[in-house]
Amino acid sequence: MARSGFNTSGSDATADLPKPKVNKESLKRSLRIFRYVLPYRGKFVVGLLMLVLSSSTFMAFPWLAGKLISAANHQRVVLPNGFELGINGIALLLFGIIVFQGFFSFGRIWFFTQVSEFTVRDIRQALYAKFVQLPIPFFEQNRIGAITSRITSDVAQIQDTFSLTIAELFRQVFTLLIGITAIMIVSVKLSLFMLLTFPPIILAAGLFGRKIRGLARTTQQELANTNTIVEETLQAINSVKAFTNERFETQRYGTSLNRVVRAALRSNLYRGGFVSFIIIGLTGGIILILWRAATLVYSPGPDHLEVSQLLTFLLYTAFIGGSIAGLGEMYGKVQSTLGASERILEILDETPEPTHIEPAVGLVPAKIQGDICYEHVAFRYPTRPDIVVLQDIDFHIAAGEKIALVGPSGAGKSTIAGLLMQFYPLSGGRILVDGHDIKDYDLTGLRRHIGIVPQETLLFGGSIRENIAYGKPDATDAEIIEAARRANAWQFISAFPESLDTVVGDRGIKLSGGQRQRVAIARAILKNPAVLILDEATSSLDSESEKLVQSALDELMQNRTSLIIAHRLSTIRKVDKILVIDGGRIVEAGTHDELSEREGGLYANLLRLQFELA
Ligand SMILES: Nc1ncnc2c1ncn2[C@@H]1O[C@H](COP(=O)(O)OP(=O)(O)OP(=O)(O)O)[C@@H](O)[C@H]1O
Repeated sequence: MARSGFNTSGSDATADLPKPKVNKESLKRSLRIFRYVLPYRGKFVVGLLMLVLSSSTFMAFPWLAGKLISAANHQRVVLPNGFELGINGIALLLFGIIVFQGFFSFGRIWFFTQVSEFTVRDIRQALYAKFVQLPIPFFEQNRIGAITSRITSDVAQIQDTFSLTIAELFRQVFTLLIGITAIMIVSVKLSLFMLLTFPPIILAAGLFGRKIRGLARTTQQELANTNTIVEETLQAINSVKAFTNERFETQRYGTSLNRVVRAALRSNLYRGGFVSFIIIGLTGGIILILWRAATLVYSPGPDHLEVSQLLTFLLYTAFIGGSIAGLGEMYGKVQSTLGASERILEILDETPEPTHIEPAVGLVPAKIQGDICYEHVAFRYPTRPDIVVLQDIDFHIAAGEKIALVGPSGAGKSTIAGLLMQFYPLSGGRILVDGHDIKDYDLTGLRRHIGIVPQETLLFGGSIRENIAYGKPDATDAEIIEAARRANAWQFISAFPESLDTVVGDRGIKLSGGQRQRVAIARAILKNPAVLILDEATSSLDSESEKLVQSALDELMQNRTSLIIAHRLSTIRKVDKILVIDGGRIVEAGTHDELSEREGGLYANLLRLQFELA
């Protein structure tokens, strides 16, 4: 059945959820999510008990209300245990029942919400732990937005299920069964007549519901398109203005909005139709039942109905109608839940990288020397298996040596360095660290000894202290300050009124590029790795800042094996060896002096080009 409310152009977090068919297979698959409820099964059972009690007490209400009318008509009301009740007694009993029902409902909500809160916390925790352990290719194949919605809206959907849907489903089915039994006891004839009016109404409601849902989805899609325009243009507002496209974009947004309105109106046309159908069909059905009931009350004989019985019958009928409508809505919810749990389980079933495995698998070096050897390494990115990115990369760096990778953009320099961290599996060849294949090391054990200072330093949103200590979470203040000093960062940090506690803003935007880099260098100094990967910043810093960053880097590189991805050749004159990469191959190798004198060599050309540009 359609949702209540007519605003179909509002946003709906569950709109993009897949809606699998509710069948044995999908239920079996999704029910695995219930393993997260197991630790709280005690609370769940108590909640269920409360639910049974609150539903049962509620179902006694119509029966007692009928008895009240009987008593009003001077008929004797005797309880099954032989106890006779008058009007006041019945009214008191009704009150008592409602009080009990209130109490049990409270208990049901209290226990079920506890179960759902704890369960959802555990699912989120498990999802997050899985996310951070998934290999990098997973993040290249999936959009970050889609991944985060697993942990937000999909889990929220599950939360609804544990706190409300299960209880509601149970209550509706219970009400339906008890209700139908009760009306059958009151009058089989009238019950059969009433039940016959249901199928056509349910069928029509189902058809309408499906059509309306389809149209609502179209509206959601159109609305999402308008949001894309807003996001895209506001993120690139400089380009919009530079190309003087303000009017064009406004018109584009307007056109898109009109499509939303058209879709929403069409959907509401069906909603309107549905509401009138419900009014006419449902009320018509009620009139029919009332007419039939009136004839039974009127006529004497075996089918004769007392007014009190009629009241009981009508109240139970109202409950039955309510639960059928409720079950229709439930179906959609169950579908969304199945969709959400399938998507969550999909992630939980993914194979993680073997990080943080206790006991560790493979070599766990307390210290590594930093002797690195790439042997005929070949590589393709898993997301682009048909493009060969690296071929026959073969070189050796002795412990403590510094080598630079240079070459045109897209040549494969960052890829070569990234492979050392085992972000991706190799397509051929092998990489040795201290004589052992990196595949033989425990992943966490190896990565602990490698430091990276990336091209674009993105800091985390906390304080400078937290950002530096990311390299060694248990570092003391003295160690942090020492690292900051050696990274030429202490000067500017101590000038901030809040010093190390200065909050750097989302992704570190409150710091300048050069400051961010020096914080990243301090972080790497604190981590104290044996091997260092430096991805030199391409965005030029002013010469003062560059000097500070460069001397911080020199400090960082001391006594460490360093792999420098260089863009400015002026910074790598002192390295032990330069590898010139082009098209995924090493095309030249040697010292700066050797390569710069090589007639027609790529390095000599690049050097000349940069010199001329300078
Ligand atoms: N995550 C990725 N998935 C698929 N292909 C990638 C990925 N990263 C890089 N590539 C491709 O691999 C090739 C090498 O890229 P890489 O970043 O290693 O080059 P680079 O020499 O470091 O370039 P730059 O100097 O511009 O940083 C490029 O063609 C690039 O398009």
